[in-house]
Amino acid sequence: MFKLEAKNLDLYYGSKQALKNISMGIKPNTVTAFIGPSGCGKSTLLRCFNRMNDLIDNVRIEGEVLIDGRDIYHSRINLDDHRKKIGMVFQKPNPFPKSIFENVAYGLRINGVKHKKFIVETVERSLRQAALWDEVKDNLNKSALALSGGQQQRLCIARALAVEPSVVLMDEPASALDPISTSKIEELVHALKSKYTIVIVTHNMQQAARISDKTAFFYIGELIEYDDTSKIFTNPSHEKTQNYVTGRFG
Ligand SMILES: Nc1ncnc2c1ncn2[C@@H]1O[C@H](COP(=O)(O)OP(=O)(O)OP(=O)(O)O)[C@@H](O)[C@H]1O
Repeated sequence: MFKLEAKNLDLYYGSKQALKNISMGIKPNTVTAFIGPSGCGKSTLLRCFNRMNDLIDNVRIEGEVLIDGRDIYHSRINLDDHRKKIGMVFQKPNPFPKSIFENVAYGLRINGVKHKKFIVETVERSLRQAALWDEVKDNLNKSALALSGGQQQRLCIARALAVEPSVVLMDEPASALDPISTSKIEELVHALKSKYTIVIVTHNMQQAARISDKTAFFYIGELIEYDDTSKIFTNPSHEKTQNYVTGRFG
């Protein structure tokens, strides 16, 4: 079964159609890259998977979005429980103005977890998974805002992992980072896929080629091609994909 699936999905912002009849299935424990020129709908589709578009006025959605086989727009789901399954990491690191420890513990606390030992263990596990533990273990009470941009982004990943999601959505998570931090995030994505299903929006073709198993190429709201990453980058079926991955437009 697919972990995430879109079936004949259309999305409108007011009268403007941003997604056109998207159908795709994403298998568990894979990394999928969404690529395509600016404005083609990558972030919009990513946001459909955790119903973040619900927060935007005037959005209309037709078709289905399924997670673990359940339609998240039409079946009766508990939205809070659903969102717990889906971690999200944004382009700009957005730690809270709290300590490193409290940033990672945040999701547990709002879920009502009180068991101190469990919280301490979860914070350590999440920071280790996000490859940040060694850098911060002696300063857990320091403000998260004092970390570097790359460390802040790994902290945001740790924060997302602490509530044990099964899916992690990443919207250009490394685009604001230097090359060393970027390669740490890429290594991390690779390591995390044994436990999570990861979808990553990226403008960086080399990054998509390096870290993803599958790549989806979008163009003006349409899914043009979705296939193994090696095929998309070496022998795509569509001319538009070929032009985009070789840098001829975009
Ligand atoms: N909140 C919104 N209200 C109205 N239109 C929007 C909104 N968000 C996105 N759009 C429009 O929907 C289309 C798809 O936008 P989206 O951000 O999903 O594209 P994208 O491929 O992620 O772009 P980028 O690579 O620049 O981030 C664009 O035409 C955009 O202007």
